[in-house]
Amino acid sequence: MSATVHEFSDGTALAEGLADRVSGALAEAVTSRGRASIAVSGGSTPKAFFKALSSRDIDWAKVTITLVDERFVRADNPRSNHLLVADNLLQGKAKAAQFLPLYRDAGSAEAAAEIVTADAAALGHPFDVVILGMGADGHTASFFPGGSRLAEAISPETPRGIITMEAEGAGEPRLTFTFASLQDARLLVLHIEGQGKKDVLAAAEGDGPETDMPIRAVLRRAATPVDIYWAP
Ligand SMILES: O=C1O[C@H](COP(=O)(O)O)[C@@H](O)[C@H](O)[C@H]1O
Repeated sequence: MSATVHEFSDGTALAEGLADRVSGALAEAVTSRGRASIAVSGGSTPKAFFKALSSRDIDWAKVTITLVDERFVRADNPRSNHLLVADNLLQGKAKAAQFLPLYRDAGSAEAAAEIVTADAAALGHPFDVVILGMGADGHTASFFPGGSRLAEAISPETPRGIITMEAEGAGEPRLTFTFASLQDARLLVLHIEGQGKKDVLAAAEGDGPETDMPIRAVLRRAATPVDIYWAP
């Protein structure tokens, strides 16, 4: 396991520090390759970071933002990660960015996954930046313990792209990028806050199957060393 931990005094300081790091990585990608890509997580943690990032002065028109994972719900559903990003990140200077949604009105989550896999391939790979979160159960992206396609999602044999996932703790069916799509990002961040999640991370760093705490797949096998951003 190879990870660097960045600790901050509070969530505001973390949001600013992470926004500096991520905007630097995106600006560098635009300079080197003419475009940049970032996949972000949903949930309750990233809101302040999204707001801080949206104010950074970079060439947002050359940046594509997508989601690490999404619920199979329309973008006007309060539980939609797309809605969270629209309200908090695709604002201010970042309004000029392109957004690649995972949800599609395609009749089924499987059909949507197929369409988005094709669309995401056009972004090229690896992602310039991936921001992961982690749930109290040790899930990351939609790699849920007990998930219907967990083994497939975290297998190094499963190609890049989007697959569907259903799990007891997940609510709606999910769409998630596979482990292969996320693990070699040029900048790979795990953003967690609170003592509870620090304790979950400590447990994940211990022995045990990846299927019990799927964040272990990232901590143990990601090609890019993980930068862990934490605040109390
Ligand atoms: O279900 C999800 O939860 C995790 C963590 O969310 P949080 O509310 O505990 O911050 C998130 O990383 C993932 O993208 C989301 O779909």
